[in-house]
Amino acid sequence: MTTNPTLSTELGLTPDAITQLRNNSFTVVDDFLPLDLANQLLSDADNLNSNGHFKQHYFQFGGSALAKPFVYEMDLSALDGGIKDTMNNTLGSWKDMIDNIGPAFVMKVDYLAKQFDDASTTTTPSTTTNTPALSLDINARPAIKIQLNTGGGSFPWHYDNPGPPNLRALTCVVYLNPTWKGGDGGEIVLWPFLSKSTKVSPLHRRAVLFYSDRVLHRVLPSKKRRVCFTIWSPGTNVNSKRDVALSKDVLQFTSYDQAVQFFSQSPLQRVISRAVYSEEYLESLLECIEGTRGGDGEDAASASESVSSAEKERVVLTYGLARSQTVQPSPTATEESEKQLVNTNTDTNELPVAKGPARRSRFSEVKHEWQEINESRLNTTIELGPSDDVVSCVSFPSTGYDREIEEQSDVFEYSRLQSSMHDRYNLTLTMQRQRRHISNSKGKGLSSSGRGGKSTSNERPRVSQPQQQPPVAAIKKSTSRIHRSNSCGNGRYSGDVNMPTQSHNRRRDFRSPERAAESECYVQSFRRLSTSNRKSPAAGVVDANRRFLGRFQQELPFGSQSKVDSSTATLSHCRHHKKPSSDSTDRPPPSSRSSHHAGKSSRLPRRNVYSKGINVNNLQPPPPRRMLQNSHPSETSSSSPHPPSTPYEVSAVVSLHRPAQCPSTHTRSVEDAATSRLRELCMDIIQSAKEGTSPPQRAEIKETVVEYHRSHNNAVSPRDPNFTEIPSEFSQVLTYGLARSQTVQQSPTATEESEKQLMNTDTKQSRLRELCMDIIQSAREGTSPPQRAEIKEAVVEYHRSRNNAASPRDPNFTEIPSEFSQVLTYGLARAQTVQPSPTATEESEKLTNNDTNELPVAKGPERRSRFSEVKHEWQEINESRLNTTIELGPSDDVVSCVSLPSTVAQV
Ligand SMILES: O=C(O)CCC(=O)C(=O)O
Ligand SMILES: [Fe+2]
Repeated sequence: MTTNPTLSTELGLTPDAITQLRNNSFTVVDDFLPLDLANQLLSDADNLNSNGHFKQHYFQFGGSALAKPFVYEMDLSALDGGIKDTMNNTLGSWKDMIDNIGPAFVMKVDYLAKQFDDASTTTTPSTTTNTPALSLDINARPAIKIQLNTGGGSFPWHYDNPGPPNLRALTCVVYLNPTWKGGDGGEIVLWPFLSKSTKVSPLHRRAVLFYSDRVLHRVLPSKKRRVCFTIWSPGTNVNSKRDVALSKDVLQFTSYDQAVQFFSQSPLQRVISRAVYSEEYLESLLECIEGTRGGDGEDAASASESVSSAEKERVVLTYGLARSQTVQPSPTATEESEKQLVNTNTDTNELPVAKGPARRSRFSEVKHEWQEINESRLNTTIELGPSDDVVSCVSFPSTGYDREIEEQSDVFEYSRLQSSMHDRYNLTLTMQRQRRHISNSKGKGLSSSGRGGKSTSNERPRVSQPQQQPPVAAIKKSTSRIHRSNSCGNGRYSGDVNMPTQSHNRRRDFRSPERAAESECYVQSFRRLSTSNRKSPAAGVVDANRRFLGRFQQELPFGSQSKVDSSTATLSHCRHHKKPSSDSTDRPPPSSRSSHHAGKSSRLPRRNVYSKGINVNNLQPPPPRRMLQNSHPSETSSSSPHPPSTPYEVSAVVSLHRPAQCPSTHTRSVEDAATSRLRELCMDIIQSAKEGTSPPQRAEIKETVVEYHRSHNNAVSPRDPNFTEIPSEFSQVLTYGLARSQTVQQSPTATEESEKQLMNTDTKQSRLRELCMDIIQSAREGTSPPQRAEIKEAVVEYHRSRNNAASPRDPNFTEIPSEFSQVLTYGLARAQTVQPSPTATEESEKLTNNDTNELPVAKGPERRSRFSEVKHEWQEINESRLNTTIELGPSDDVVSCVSLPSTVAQV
């Protein structure tokens, strides 16, 4: 039996709060802090701010860190013992927070959570909780940050724990705003997945607690100064494989409700949330980076922090690129391919492949050329963004966004997780949302009205929709529904929780004439993206999706698509975001076809069916999740100010099918050694991903590919007319492997300290220093980073200038000074993932050429040849570094869309 920890300060945590936390994934606790302590903390925070201890808040987006205008923070966990001691006077009551209250909070939550567990094991199943146990690490210190929003700042939608290696399990935000009143903004909005969002005002002494890895949330722009602090408690079991790998084994739903039930409780929702809530993410992101001018906070007069249109366009573009990202086959999804790989791997040793030094030297010879080939490939694939699904919680899954589909099928938004081995099979999870107004006339689409449901005044005939409505414009126009979906009532929080936002100044702004030009710029960005999406590897998937979307539209009986040689298990459910009601006129009647479909589904041939399910179209939606049920007795009242429904529906489709071209038997039994080697490597990649071990190194992968090309007509360059592509069954796995072995680097903000150090270095290091400054600068400004070759070259030069020891095997070899190495590694990663756009390259080229360095750098062929000489050795140095960081896995704070940005664990 655990004993109740004695606290120096009595926190307003009750067993009820923990029960709510466990049942709903979040809870709101008023009077969390005693009044005198809260007031003291606030005045001490003001003092720390006056003494310049708050820093600009950055968040990770794509390859760079973006400032959150008007938001500043002080990371108390970053204070080590020494600094903390010297700051004792300045810290005031925050010292008690760090040393006592924070750790005691963790103990108390842990204690209450265990009590809850004990109680639920002895109660009836109906009272058991849905959300998994909170297993906090009571031996680790929680991370604590004070946040100051000077007015105008907001946070975009995010999860506090976006994926490995983040350890946050529980977030507790405590507000210190004694004068907050309705209309001041700055509410935190929690959005339990696929459920209704809940808006909570930042009232003085109030705490909001939620699971860090499964509660999507944002902060609305604050019109006033707003102060809060957050305690992030680490867990012992966060980001377990079960919580980050969305595999087909997981996707075994037999109904839409089951899928919703699953995702609402699982951190795996992170894998798909950015797609499901795509427009809300983008809207909140733009709102955040722009800051809300016109807020009457202390920074309101300064326009200097607002971002340029170019910056915004870059965000939109990066965001859009992420939408076109291809999700690489997951280890589990490749089981089938793996079997095939095994089956055909009959002659690995026929042509022995050079190993070790022999192979290495051969590799060196062709490496430069390979690099070119590969980099041109990478431009195609990495720009679109490699990803894996073991950690795809941090990246953005394929959405195959396609205007044509949007127009033809009225699918307003959908996303897809696709695991495919090109010609093997596709496993597709589609979360769809539709305009509710779309299909009142043709009976198309998934909307209820199309199936005989009553038309509502929201509905518009599809034909009357303007052609080619730009997606972004559409986003702008539809944003208010984010807030219209708030549902829970007023109850205990005296109207400050879940107040509906009917209109919003900024949203009106979006439609104002002065914003028109700006909007047009986003629209253009999206158009470009839309075009590139069609050219992207996702395009094939789009076709597949179109096929089964088409099937829905035509309401073909389930399974009848066998004529396209596919077996599909489908779950679909039209869902209204409204309260269940006995009046079913707005809802289609339960379809008898549903059970018919179920029958058909279960009779599907077993061979190709990995995910069985039933078509449950038109089944009655489940009641919405009830938030804070006990606390909001009034929320169901008919006088609720919330609109009766939101104008869209959500449906989920899980499908596994074999494309028509899939070969049913393996015809190849003998293959050449180079192909076998590719096969082996693919197996290694799959295996390492499965086991979570180090993937084969990039060099190894590249080398094997080069070998393959050499052995096929000796055509290594794609310019060679005899050049043949890598067989498709390997190329995805290889790209996946390359991506996995890619490093995740330190963010520029993390290098502030290093930046200072960089200023005081000797002349031998001056080139490195300059380069580091460039890297930091480019990341800050979102411009093209220095090129990889440039960075590598500078490093090699450094080693050569130090004892002429460029190889780590040389006894005189000295490590790069640590103040550079992190920044350089970051730069390498950034240069790799964020490929310079053609124009950006030209620009950088000019800059490089104008560069009058202290140490003149060889240019063009001369530099290339020098580079080639030392490249191999550098590669080894670099790759040993990469190995260290890769294991941590990529992650980001908000929208790591394209690249694999910072993983600095916050706890
Ligand atoms: O300011 C708030 O209410 C929450 C801030 C937040 O979401 C975060 O720091 O991650
Ligand atoms: Fe957060």
